[in-house]
Amino acid sequence: MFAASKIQRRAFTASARNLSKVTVLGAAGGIGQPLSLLLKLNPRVTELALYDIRGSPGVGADISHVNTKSSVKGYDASPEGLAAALKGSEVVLIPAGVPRKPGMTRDDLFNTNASIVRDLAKAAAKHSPEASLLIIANPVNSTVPIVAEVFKNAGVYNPKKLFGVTTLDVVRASRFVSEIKDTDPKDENITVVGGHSGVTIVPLFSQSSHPDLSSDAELVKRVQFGGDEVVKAKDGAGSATLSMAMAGARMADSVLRAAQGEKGVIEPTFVESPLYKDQGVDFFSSQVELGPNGVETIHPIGPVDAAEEKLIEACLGDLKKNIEKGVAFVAANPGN
Ligand SMILES: NC(=O)C1=CN([C@@H]2O[C@H](COP(=O)(O)OP(=O)(O)OC[C@H]3O[C@@H](n4cnc5c(N)ncnc54)[C@H](O)[C@@H]3O)[C@@H](O)[C@H]2O)C=CC1
Ligand SMILES: O=C([O-])CC(=O)C(=O)O
Repeated sequence: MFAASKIQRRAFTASARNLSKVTVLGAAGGIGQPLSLLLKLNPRVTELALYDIRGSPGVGADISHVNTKSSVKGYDASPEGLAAALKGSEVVLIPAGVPRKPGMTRDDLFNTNASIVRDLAKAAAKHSPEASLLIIANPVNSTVPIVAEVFKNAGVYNPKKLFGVTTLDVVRASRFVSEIKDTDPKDENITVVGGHSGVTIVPLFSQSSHPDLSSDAELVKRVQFGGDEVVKAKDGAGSATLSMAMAGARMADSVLRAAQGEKGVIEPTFVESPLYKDQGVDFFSSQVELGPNGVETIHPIGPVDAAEEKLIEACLGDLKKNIEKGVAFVAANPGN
């Protein structure tokens, strides 16, 4: 108890002084590079720590020439480099891991990415246990529970500080709707709930200003499988990186704004959630109000129509399996 409140006080003090170290693990990758650049442009970030198993000193040197006030360092690929990148961090973003190729599902990435995320989570539990962790690496439905299990094993799990980044799904939904309705995407606020893969992604158009769109099966499918569009177009060269960097930078900014005292900051994000716990689904993405200590309020789903009810039902079955797979992985492979 005492340790937790001391940690919270320290984090709050740094935030109140508006000193925010942000760390990117996987900083030299397709997402990591543009994400790091966007974070360098964010005045709320005062120190940017970049880590990767290859190339982060170069990315750090490059970004450090951008003329904004924050300091930037690309750390060596070593346990010491990783520890230093994490130490004192307020927000840690994890895009480290392999992306999909055409024909793969996100779950096909599990075998490679589960151990990458587990090992980075172990380092974070040791060196930055109080940080907000923003998990981008896929399959998010499983990597977030993996991080939770690692933090539980280390005795430092705080469910208010663990976020699966599902922002890209709402970014896409608002963009796709604006194309159909000829509106400005910034005025489109589409709630997307569930998880982050295929049918676990559930847009709730009935709650938007275009309730008619909930029966547009093609649009619903486009939101659910938007990632596949990019994977196909990149034709073997990976998946969404630039739009994902924008979405990740937006999520990090929201976490920092809330940490610095801004009220009413709401983002959809995949968190440990009470909403479907009675059905054995411990993590779920819905609208979450953020505060100085991370998750402040998890909003209920709200009214949905019959079509959306069916989508949620389909979502829960897959999501439960994805979550259980992550939990089982750490139980069987706790790592060194
Ligand atoms: N949450 C979301 O909405 C999205 C998630 N993704 C996921 O993000 C992940 C990264 O995608 P890309 O950046 O395109 O891949 P990438 O292959 O371009 O970059 C990944 C980077 O991670 C690094 N890395 C690998 N193991 C590491 C370790 N142990 N420690 C530190 N760095 C390590 C690699 O060296 C590489 O630079 C993928 O799993 C992808 O599926 C992609 C788009 C959207
Ligand atoms: O589709 C992928 O594999 C990457 C991803 O998560 C997305 O673009 O939403």
